[in-house]
Amino acid sequence: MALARVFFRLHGYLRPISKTQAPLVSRLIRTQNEARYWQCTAAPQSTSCHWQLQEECLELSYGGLVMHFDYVWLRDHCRSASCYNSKTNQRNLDTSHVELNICPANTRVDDENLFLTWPDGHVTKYNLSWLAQNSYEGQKQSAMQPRIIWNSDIYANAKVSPANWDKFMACDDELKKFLRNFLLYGIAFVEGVPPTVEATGTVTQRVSLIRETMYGKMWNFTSDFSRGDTAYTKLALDRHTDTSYFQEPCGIQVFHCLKHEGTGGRTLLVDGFYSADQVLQKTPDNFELLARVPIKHEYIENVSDHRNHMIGIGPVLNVYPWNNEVYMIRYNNYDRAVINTIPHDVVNRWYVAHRQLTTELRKPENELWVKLKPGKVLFIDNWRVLHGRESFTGLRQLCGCYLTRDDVLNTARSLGLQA
Ligand SMILES: C[N+](C)(C)CCCC[C@H](N)C(=O)O
Ligand SMILES: O=C(O)CCC(=O)C(=O)O
Ligand SMILES: [Fe+2]
Repeated sequence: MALARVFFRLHGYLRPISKTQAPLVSRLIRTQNEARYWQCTAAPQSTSCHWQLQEECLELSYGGLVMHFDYVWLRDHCRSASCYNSKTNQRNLDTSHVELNICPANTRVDDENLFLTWPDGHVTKYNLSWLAQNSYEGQKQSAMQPRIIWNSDIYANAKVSPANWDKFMACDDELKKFLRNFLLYGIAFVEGVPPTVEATGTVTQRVSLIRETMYGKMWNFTSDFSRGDTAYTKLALDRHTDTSYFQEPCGIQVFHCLKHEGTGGRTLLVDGFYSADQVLQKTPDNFELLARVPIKHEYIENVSDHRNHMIGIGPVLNVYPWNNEVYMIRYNNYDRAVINTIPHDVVNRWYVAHRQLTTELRKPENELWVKLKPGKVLFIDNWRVLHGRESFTGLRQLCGCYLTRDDVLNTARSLGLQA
């Protein structure tokens, strides 16, 4: 709501609170303020459960959490064998058959479960801790992705050790440790990798599927301007995220420097979430602008037979609306396109917000500089950590690829990590 309010104040052209949402808001406020009595108490101790049927929802207090469940939601999520196939983990119930004004005919709670009998006699049983885990109130309190946001000191003090190629390839525990670090910090290293494109492909495929793009699957590039982009030069590149011009920017970027005979060329890494958090702490209105205002990024290539035109639209900061957690930063001043999605007065405020984020991102204390060497493979969360490079001399060959984010997270989850 705060987001919506601020934006509305800035300019009325986006109407984030629709008329149909308004009654929902007042309904929540009403139930929060209502004097109420607890209808029932099940177990004693701290895990005790209180519940109450309200006009529009079931209120449940369990494990220190007060939760509200809509009645259609409670019918829709029934895990009985006829409503849900637990072999495929898919819903059988046709939700369109649920009466939108449904209410349970009978409700009871024992030590562990909530039982609801519906008007047609169907019984739904919910485990109380399942409800707590799956409630809006529970979700709102917890981070989707636990992480440690860092500046260079925090990262250095964490002394994160790199994975080792042999162990990484052979042992799931090493892979798990690597992915845990990757999820926490948004960067992770594997060392001792043979300095070839093939081995780089092998190491990445231990983690995920490769995301093929117009640059190919595995790329191996040097400063030959073979493509129409500054990356293919010897110039310095300021911090940025890649493929900001995709509707879904690539989730992960892998770099392996196979050769460098020359000077410079260090890699710069900056945790975008740390800077976004600084903006949020210092100037919430600026954070909200960066999270609300959609802008375009564009890649137009017209070099030899490479013809590409990509457009990606979205805000600089992508946040989950229920808890304001940033899940993706799209920041690339080189590839940012003409702004024609916002009126001039909002543009002006947006530039102020963008400047503040840039100032945070450019603070030397937020910069981590590393010299990539043959054997050392770097994985970067391209939705979080910005990369850049120092200008360089001599022959420098960098290979790598992009990974599909879904598959990286899938591997992490299959190893028991929260992702
Ligand atoms: C990594 N690789 C050299 C293949 C591509 C570089 C893409 C560069 C582009 N300006 C961007 O930031 O997305
Ligand atoms: O040359 C480098 O170190 C990185 C260049 C770059 O930003 C990229 O390839 O995405
Ligand atoms: Fe890049």
